[in-house]
Amino acid sequence: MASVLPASNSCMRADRKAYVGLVFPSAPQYSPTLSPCVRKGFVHVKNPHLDSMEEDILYHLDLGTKTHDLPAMFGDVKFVCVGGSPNRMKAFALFMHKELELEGGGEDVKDICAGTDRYCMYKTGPVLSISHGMGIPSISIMLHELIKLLHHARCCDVTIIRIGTSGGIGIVPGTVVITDTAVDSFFKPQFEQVILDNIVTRSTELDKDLAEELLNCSKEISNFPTLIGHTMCTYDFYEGQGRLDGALCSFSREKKLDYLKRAYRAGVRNIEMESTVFAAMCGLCGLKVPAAVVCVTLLDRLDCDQINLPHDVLVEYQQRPQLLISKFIKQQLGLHDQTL
Ligand SMILES: O=P(O)(O)O[C@H]1O[C@H](CO)[C@@H](O)[C@H]1O
Ligand SMILES: O=c1cc[nH]c(=O)[nH]1
Repeated sequence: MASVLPASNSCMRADRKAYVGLVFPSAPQYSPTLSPCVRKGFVHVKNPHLDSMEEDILYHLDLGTKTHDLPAMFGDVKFVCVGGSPNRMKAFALFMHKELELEGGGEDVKDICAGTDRYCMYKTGPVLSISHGMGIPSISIMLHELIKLLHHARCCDVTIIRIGTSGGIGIVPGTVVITDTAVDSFFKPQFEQVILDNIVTRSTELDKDLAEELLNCSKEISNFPTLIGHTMCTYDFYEGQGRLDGALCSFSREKKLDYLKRAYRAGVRNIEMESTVFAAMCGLCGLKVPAAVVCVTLLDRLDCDQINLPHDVLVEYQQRPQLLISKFIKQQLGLHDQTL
């Protein structure tokens, strides 16, 4: 297994108030006297081969251990927020820049992965904002490289949150769903990864305490419908989510509604396309940190399949998870909230 903890990195969790006063160190603070329990917050990787590699090129992020000083660039990261769309993740970074009252203007918020057009990445103080594209393969590649990045950078006590959009089941559009468990298309709390020619089944439980904390946070925002429920993750937006409006469809409206109602009875409140692998990798792949999935619903799938919201409503809905997470981050950092 790759070595986990450099003896000399310090964790900020016990010292989150250090961010009050808006001092964002660009590199980790080193202290050789950490207790073992503090050390457990470092980001681990579970790959024995990494130790023997002279260099690790994070190809899709356009970063590498020889070409970049990863601890200096990312060592102070405490929150990683991921979402499908590059524009949304840039908007979130600009929003956090403003909310954290960081120095400089929006033009200082630059895409760290500009050398590749696969993903975008922005860093605002202790918050990293990264796009992951659509679907399990796309987010999975990004997460492999992100987890290695956090490991190489010796980050500790990192919270990772997916902020996305989804289709709701039996709930009012615009509702924010905080996932307790991600489930597959059979409503099972598992993610099946094909490794060589084996299927490896991984758990998709998410951090219940973090979910509760986020729900409590949402209660402080007025007119902000939020609930905790299961999220179903599919391999496709159309047939895979029981839509009648794709290029292909081989089932009836009755079959569709029967499936979605069974999902509802199994506790599913929304459907998206990344949560199972996100939960499995964050839980398993050494990210010994809380992870959450927070997605706004754009429609009620019991009513319709097409997303026909006016542009301004769509934009406002997409901002809801961002608003909640910004509030949560500011609370964690001990900063006063002036947005609401
Ligand atoms: O809003 P994002 O994060 O893109 O996620 C959701 O939106 C996409 C489909 O439109 C899928 O990737 C789904 O998971
Ligand atoms: O219905 C929806 C809406 C957004 N994202 C999805 O995956 N499904």
